[in-house]
Amino acid sequence: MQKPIQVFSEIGKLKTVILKRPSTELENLTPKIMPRLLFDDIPFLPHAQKEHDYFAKVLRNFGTEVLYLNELIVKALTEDQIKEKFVSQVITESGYSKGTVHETLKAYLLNLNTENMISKVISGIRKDEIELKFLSLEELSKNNSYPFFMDPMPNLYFTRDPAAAIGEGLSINRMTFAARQRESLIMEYIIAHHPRFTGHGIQVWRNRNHDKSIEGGDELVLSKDTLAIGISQRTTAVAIEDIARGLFEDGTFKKIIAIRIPHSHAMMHLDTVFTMINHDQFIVHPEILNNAGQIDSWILRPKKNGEIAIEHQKDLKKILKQTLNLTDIDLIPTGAGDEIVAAREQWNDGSNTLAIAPGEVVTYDRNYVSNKLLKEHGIIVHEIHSSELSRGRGGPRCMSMPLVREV
Ligand SMILES: NC(=O)NCCC[C@H](N)C(=O)O
Repeated sequence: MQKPIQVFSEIGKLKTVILKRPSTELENLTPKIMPRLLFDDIPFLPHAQKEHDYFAKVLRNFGTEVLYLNELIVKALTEDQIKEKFVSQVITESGYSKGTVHETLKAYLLNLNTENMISKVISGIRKDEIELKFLSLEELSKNNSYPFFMDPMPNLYFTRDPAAAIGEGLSINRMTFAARQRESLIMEYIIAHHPRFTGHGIQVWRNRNHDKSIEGGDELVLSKDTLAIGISQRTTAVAIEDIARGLFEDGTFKKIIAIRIPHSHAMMHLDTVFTMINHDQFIVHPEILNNAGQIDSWILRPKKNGEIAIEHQKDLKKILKQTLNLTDIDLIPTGAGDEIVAAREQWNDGSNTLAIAPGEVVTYDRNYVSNKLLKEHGIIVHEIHSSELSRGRGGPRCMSMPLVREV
């Protein structure tokens, strides 16, 4: 039987992907809560949706099966008991583990059909939507000026981050910031209860019940035995060692390149500065490398006694050649290497390409300097509209969670 998850490559023909169409959660962004919700601006929803629909169309035209996150979670919650457990847990993780608010929100959500309940959970619940009775002193004395009982989840259209398919399993991620922590709960329920996944013995390499975070934008499957993982604002070295233990024990993956990138909002994940586009071609934001093409990296390999060997290396080209057994590597600089253009285009995810086949990528049209250079390097580039989607600080790779790729 075909396994529901098969990702042994970053560039193999993309067969199945999970997307999330942006929806009313974006309309619950306000200037006050925007920074906490990790947005720099408020996208215009109808245009964001048009752009996203075009992205999905490009993938479908290519032959990729596009699954939508909302539909998957609705189907995962068909049993009343599971739906109730999910609702309780998401309310708890929104800050109300018990009491009148918990019970009132629960009754409100369970009164909706599952589709509407999920839309509500994702778009957020405003305080003025709900009437509360019998509040405790603790509840009465809480900050009343805050407009939401449950925050919106505007970052959910970046399906790459809360979970990442690796081999025939996945990591279901402990997210760094509260704004995104509930997102991986949705993936946990999909994998555990959706008929496409349940009963297939899918390995969860690392689950979300940890203190130390890891996010999918940092997890790159470079080949059938090698991963690259960013040590970043969002992914800790501890989490990388954790996941390495599980993967090495299983035996499929034998090398992990941990690459330390700047800890900043602009470069929050490895895939915002470095993505693979062909067997021997990568795009890289020049700012992460020094003049000699170096960046602090550590190669993790399993030792015979179950421990992990760690080797420090710096030369990115050399590391990639060694670990991927290649004689040469084409590192294509974002923004053609120009200091200003590179910074501008990286900010709008010029390095965040989604490979749909070796040498064929989806990118944002606004990064025209990087796109031109990619074409000059022989890459087939499908440009998608990006005026609104880019305001969430993620590009085509961030907006897609591959489930199946050809090797
Ligand atoms: N892989 C990615 O780089 N994802 C982009 C996530 C953007 C989102 N606003 C965030 O800050 O988490």
